[in-house]
Amino acid sequence: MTTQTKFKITVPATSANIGPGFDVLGMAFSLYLTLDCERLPAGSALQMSYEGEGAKDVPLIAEKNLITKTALYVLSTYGITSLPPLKIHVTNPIPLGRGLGSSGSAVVAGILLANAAGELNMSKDRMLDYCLMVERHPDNVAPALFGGFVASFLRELEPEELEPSSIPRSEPTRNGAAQPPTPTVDIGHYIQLGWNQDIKAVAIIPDFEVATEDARAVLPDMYERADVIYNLQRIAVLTTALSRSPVNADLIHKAMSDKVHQPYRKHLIPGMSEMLEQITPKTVPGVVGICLSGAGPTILVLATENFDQIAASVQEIFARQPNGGIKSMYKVLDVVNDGAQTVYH
Ligand SMILES: Nc1ncnc2c1ncn2[C@@H]1O[C@H](COP(=O)(O)OP(=O)(O)O)[C@@H](O)[C@H]1O
Ligand SMILES: N[C@@H](CCOP(=O)(O)O)C(=O)O
Repeated sequence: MTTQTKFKITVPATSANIGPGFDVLGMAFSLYLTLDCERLPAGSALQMSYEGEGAKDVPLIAEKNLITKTALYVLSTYGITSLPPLKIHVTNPIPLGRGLGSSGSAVVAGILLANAAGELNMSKDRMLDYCLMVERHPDNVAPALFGGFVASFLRELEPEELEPSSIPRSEPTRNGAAQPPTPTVDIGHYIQLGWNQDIKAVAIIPDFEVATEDARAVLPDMYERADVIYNLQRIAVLTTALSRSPVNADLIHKAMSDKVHQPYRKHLIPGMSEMLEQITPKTVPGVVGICLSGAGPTILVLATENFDQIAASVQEIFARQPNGGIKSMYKVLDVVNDGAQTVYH
């Protein structure tokens, strides 16, 4: 087999949870992290450059950057101790720490990078196992890998599978060196759900970050049975309702209500409670449903029309928050069926 000199890796952004589907549901968006890669002659040093979101802060040292350290972890489990000589240019339009799956996309990109650079010939199902060693919740990485609107779960992992400090966590990495663990197979399970393409995603992205780790730390360890049932009932209805035509906005809006994560995170996102209460299919034409995107702080509105006005109604609530208000921007995105890809040329 001839080794191709250049390859491009493309990974979509994602939104996870979609209301009641905490750590279960996620969708891939028409917004892509890309890595333009070129093999360099043997003995060359890694050359990494980066443009876009996070350009000022993201480290470009192989052992520190989430993309390359994930790639190094995967390669190490194949007995390869360093990245082959490569020039990598990262273009990232996914805002960091905003609930649009930037870390999940970076982890997926790292696994595809290892696969291409090391010629590992991994299947996507196997890649999902690796993703789940790094990012323990599947709802961003599964749609980023496979595309579309996805439900997923992972096998319960044994404590010893979770502990090794050599697994790069997308959330702050612990120090120490241990034998890199090769994931056991079949950790992750997923299914692509139907999606009515009339429904677009309006992502209203405020001008501050909430680290996923911090937004998970505010959640309780135990839940009331009534709250669990509340979410289970809605998630079952929601997954089918989002595939049906014509769009039943009233049903979807009600089914996107959640009692498992959003109520505990509302103090992290000023104005969120008001948005969830006031922006409905009845008050703003075109609205289908509204929720926190991932762990926030982005607000996700599913909509069929009137996207600019919908975004403006969310932005207006952010703008009148105390202490000078919160600036925000918005993106109107499609849910895309193609997940992460490597194209060789
Ligand atoms: N393209 C990238 N390259 C390197 N690191 C990244 C990239 N995207 C995200 N990260 C890392 O992930 C962190 C954000 O992850 P997280 O708090 O889970 O937020 P998000 O909701 O955006 O996934 C960033 O602070 C950074 O450390
Ligand atoms: N289910 C997770 C999803 C986190 O998504 P992100 O895009 O904010 O990283 C959670 O809600 O914690």
